[in-house]
Parts: sequence; C-alpha cells; structure tokens
Amino acid sequence: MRKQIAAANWKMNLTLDKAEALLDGILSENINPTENGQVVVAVPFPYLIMVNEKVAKRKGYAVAAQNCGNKKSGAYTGEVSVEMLSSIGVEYCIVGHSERREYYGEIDEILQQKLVLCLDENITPIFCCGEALDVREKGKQNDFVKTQMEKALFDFSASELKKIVIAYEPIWAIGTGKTATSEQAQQMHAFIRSVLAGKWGEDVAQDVTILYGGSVKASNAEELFHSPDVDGGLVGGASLNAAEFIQIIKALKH
Ligand SMILES: O=C[C@H](O)COP(=O)(O)O
Repeated sequence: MRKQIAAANWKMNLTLDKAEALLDGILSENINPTENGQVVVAVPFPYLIMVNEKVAKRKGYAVAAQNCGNKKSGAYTGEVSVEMLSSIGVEYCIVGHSERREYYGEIDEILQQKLVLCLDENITPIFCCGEALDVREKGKQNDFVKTQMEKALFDFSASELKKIVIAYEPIWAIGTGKTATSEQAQQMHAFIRSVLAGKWGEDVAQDVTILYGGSVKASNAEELFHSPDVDGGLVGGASLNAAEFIQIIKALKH
C-alpha cells in the first residue's frame, strides 16, 4: 500500500508554549501509525527544532516546514534554505500551498525551484494544487489542476516524481468548513493519478501518495480517507486541536 499520511499544518498560529502543549497533546495518546502510516507536523520555522526533538523519537512521526527558500543560499534576507531545514532534521516541506501562491506571489517557476532543492536535500516535498470556486463552478477544475501539475512537476523524472507527495486542496474548501464530498475528492484524486499515469506510467502513479486538504476534521476524515485514491489529509484548523487531530490520525487507511 502507498504511504498514508496525516499531515498537520499549523500555519501561522500558536506561540511557543501553546505549540509545545499542542504537540504534547498529540503525542500523548501514543498512536503508532501502521507500517504504511505517517504523521507529519508542519510547523512555523521557530518551532521546527523543538518539534523535531520530540517527534524524532517516535516511529512514524516527522516534522515538516511549511515553506522554504527557492535559492540554495546567499544574500536573501528573511529566507530559510532547504539546506538549513535538512541540517536540523526536517523531513518534509510543503511547497505551493494556495496561501503562498495567493499572498506571496509564488508562481510555478518558483515552486519548481523549491521542489528541485527539496529533492536535492532528500526532503520530501508536499506539493499543493487545487482550484478556486469560480474554476469549479465553470467545471474547469481538472484542466486547472492538470496545468498546475504540468508546470511544476512535468520536468521531473519518474524516480524524482515518486519522492513527491501531492496534496489536492480545493481553495473553496480551505478554512471554510465546506469540505469536498468524498466523491468530489475521489474524482479529483483519480484524475490526478491518471495525469501521473499518462506522463510517467501506471506503476509510478500507483506509488504516489495524494492527500486531500480542505476542512478535514475528525467527523469527516474516515469517509474521505477511505476513498481508494485518497491517501490521507493535509489538515489546517482541525490540527490545532489535539483530540481532533488524533482522531484524524486514527482515520488513516490501515
Ligand atoms: O494546509 C491545510 C489546508 O489549507 C486546509 O486547511 P483547513 O483544514 O483549515 O481547511
């Protein structure tokens, strides 16, 4: 079975004391994900070391950055390089979240540079794609997501592509409480997998973990995650509550 991932994205929330308390709460239940299961906690840069120290001891848990610089190193004030992330033990990095695309002007070329740097440093990128409401209302969501994939992913070889996790996050479902139905999620995930198969072949497509993100919560996680092409979730708001996120971890396919 492909890797099944419950990924928390804390976004720009929590002070250090609250971040520590939340993490301790998440770790308190001692859930060991199955062989194919992985819990990833994507936290603000200042908390990466603290979180990594706690999760490194736990099988099946890993820390993620929410972003990284698109240059290797140098005079880029305020940026954090992939090499720095790697040097402190970060294993995953979110790339191309819609909030980065929308508020920080991250265009496809920048995202592709970040993906290359992550793969060079053996950090698993979680590449986000997904359409806005107006695109879905026009029925153009498949074309839109395929174009995002073509622009950011299509230059990679099959072996590189297999190291990337994809997160489908319809923008209209992020932080809105309006979750895609499990049918909508499954349809898009199957479509994404068919795009991967068309470019790299069916075997490669079957190996790629595709997460769903957008108002995942304890009450809908199991239904979403049990769709055949949904391999877990990238969870924002509900990951800020330990009890909710623990239920989401438990909802991963076994
Ligand atoms: O990265 C997470 C997504 O943006 C989903 O956020 P949300 O669960 O608050 O809707």
